[in-house]
Amino acid sequence: MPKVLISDKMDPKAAQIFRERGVEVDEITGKTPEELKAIIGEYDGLAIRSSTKVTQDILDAATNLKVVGRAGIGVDNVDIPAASARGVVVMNTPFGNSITTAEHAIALMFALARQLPEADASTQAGKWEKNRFMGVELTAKTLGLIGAGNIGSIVADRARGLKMKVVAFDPFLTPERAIEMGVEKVELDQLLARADFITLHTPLTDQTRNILSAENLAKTKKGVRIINCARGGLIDEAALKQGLDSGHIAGAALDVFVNEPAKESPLFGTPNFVSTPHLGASTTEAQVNVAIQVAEQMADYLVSGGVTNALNMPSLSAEEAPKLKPYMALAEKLGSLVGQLAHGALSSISIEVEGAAAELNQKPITGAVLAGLMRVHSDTVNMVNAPFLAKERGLEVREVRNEREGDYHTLVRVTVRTEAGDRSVAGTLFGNQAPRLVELFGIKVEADLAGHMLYIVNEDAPGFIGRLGTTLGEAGVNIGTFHLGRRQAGGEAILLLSVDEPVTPELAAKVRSLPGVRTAMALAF
Ligand SMILES: NC(=O)C1=CN([C@@H]2O[C@H](COP(=O)(O)OP(=O)(O)OC[C@H]3O[C@@H](n4cnc5c(N)ncnc54)[C@H](O)[C@@H]3O)[C@@H](O)[C@H]2O)C=CC1
Ligand SMILES: O=C(O)CCC(=O)C(=O)O
Repeated sequence: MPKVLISDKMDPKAAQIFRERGVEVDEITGKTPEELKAIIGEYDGLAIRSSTKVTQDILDAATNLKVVGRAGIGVDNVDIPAASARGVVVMNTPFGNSITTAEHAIALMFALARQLPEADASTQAGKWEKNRFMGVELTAKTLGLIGAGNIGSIVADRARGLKMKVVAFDPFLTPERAIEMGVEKVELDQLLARADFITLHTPLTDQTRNILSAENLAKTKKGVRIINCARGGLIDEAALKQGLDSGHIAGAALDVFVNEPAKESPLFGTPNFVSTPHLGASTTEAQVNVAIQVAEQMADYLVSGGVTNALNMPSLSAEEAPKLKPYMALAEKLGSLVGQLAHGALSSISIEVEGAAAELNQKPITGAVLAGLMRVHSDTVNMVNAPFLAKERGLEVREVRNEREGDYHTLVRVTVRTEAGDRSVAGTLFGNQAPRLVELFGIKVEADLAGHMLYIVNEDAPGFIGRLGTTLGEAGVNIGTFHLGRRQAGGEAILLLSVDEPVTPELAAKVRSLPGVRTAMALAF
């Protein structure tokens, strides 16, 4: 039974779903990285929010880990390249907390417009400072939206409901989508110059880090109010403090900080500064949504191989997974076969699906071929890290889909380009389930790729099979199955033998020395 650790506070629905789906679950929150390292080796899955940092160090200790599930959107607390390299799928729940976070941004916008936190503190201190607090209306003001994705578009919708004009900067926002959202698409400088309020809704990337730098803050309108419910690091906090102190910035509200938990900050105590401790997603509704979603996604993956919302792997629905399973077994065997047989550097690989296979999601088939191919060099390769390793090695990957049936109702063909030319193998599924090799380097064969095998190319001449049988018998190696393919009688023949014992390098060399043998190699599946 797969075992999952929930390491951040999560709605109890998550644990309930894991158990209902046959996944054992432990809820252990508040561990230090060292403590987490000590226990993570036991688990197949790790369910987190934002507190747990899934670093390279943690991943190195996570010897059984298959999936990290983030109950939320941002995955900047997960080292995705390190997870990918270890073959760990990283999933998030991209929509479950969007409305809640958008509402928090709107709440902070009101808090700034009417100085609600300061007015509240003053009133409860018995001061009744009616003349101290003079707010601004939101109606007819311009809201500058930086990032117009899921959350940004909900914020825009709510702001339009408040009769604000919304201008948006997002390099990936199409003009059509801007019209649909009812926002004006602008460049960043225009937004900075025009906005009365600015709200940030981008991930933290190399392009967005410090997007509100000192230089950009200086370009804002005097009296601007700024809200950040996305990620710390989008705003230069020191420059923000200066802007507030000088009065150029009339207010700033941060839910997120460069260093979290932000137990101290030069911004704390600054007039017109409002803060919340990364509460954007903290509503009952959002936490139930993300807990259910993350548990369902992780259980699907661990129990049936379904992949949803993975950041480092193509999606594969739980419905598709059983259909694709035999194809993935076939694909992995074909990848392994070309990996074992093709010598020297490979420059490209083409994965062609034909007939019934062409109706399926091809990405997992490609991933399985690459995993089989790469596993020849490293046994830590799986479908998650194989595409990354292939890219790292400069292997060009092509996918070809051919809906017309050929000789077989379904076929997967893998062709690699080597220094010696193209090498192609193809396989089908017997009874839609059993993987069979049907073509090897242009020669028709029919073999099950399993266990220990011996691959031989020889000149098709009488007497050879007897000599081979004797050689194997003398070495105490029993032949299980025997498959022969040849271009024409008396030409080049290929033999694929399954054997009950491993073929030693010495035995392979002995077979190679038999008359007529061009090559002989041990294979393992
Ligand atoms: N405070 C909190 O508790 C929460 C914070 N978040 C944060 O909110 C962020 C946004 O979430 P979603 O809207 O769901 O993500 P999303 O992926 O739907 O939208 C992000 C948008 O940013 C845009 N973008 C990317 N690079 C940009 C750039 N250089 N300049 C301008 N725009 C750029 C993208 O095109 C995209 O439209 C997340 O990355 C997450 O970190 C999300 C949920 C809760
Ligand atoms: O889990 C949380 O409270 C934070 C949510 C968040 O930042 C996100 O989903 O990106």
